[in-house]
Amino acid sequence: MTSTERIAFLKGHGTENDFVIVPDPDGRLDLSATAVARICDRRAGLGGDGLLHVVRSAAHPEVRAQADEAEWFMDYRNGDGSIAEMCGNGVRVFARYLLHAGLVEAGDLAVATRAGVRRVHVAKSGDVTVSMGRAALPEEGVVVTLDGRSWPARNVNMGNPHAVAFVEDLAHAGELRAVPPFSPAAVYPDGVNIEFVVDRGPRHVAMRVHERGSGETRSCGTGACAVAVATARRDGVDPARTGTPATYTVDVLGGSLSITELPDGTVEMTGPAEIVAEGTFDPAWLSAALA
Ligand SMILES: N[C@@H](CCC[C@H](N)C(=O)O)C(=O)O
Repeated sequence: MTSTERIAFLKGHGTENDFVIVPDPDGRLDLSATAVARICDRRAGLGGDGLLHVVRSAAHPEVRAQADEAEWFMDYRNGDGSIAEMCGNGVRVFARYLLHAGLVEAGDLAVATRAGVRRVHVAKSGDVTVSMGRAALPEEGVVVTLDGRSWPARNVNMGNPHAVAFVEDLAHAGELRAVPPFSPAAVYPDGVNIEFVVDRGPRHVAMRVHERGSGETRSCGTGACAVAVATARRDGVDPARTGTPATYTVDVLGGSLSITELPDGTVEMTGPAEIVAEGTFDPAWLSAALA
């Protein structure tokens, strides 16, 4: 880009997990980790837990193979600029953006992600539903330690890594933005998202999350899916064995998500997705951020 070119952005959120959306259909922008961190900075930038770079799959080397199935690629970045495989709240907001921009029709669509193609149902208004794929539950014993307390945790992979710890009180999750909880590097060489979970009622839990690359956020969609599946197994519920879908409500600080595990093992997530603003970057500021 030149230092006079106007580049558009939008701001959106899903259960208060907030994102800067940067449409770049032809993949012209070179979004380094530093540039993303500057854009997501809540004081000196636009501010966001992460960034949704909107690129045509055919224009991005990482997902060209998905282009026949999914026209659009959600190139997701964490707030610190690191790359993640998948973002559950992000993919709902991404679909809401595509509809808002007239790039897709309401109904069913496919979105390319680093974790594979995700199928999304987006209506003109209201909640968005995503088929999040299958959860993998490796058997490694994981322990989460914080402020002198430790909890055994369940290792769940939803395309990205999670450690789900059942705690006595969500306050035990402490000041997560300040002190990242310990996680064993041997199990999670690329870092991990950590969910702290308490029971709220039958098939109803609440969580707080410390996200890899973003700190504590008010919601995490892949995290809510990991929590629902880990809670189901703890409860002795496995739809693959009973043939009956299991739905859990997962409360997050920014709202509530409905998660259903189907007998074929796939996990569906339903929740809100909103676009709240749109504008353009100051060309000189963006040019400096990208430099
Ligand atoms: N907030 C997201 C997850 C974003 C990626 C995560 N921080 C990671 O590094 O894996 C969600 O809604 O799933």
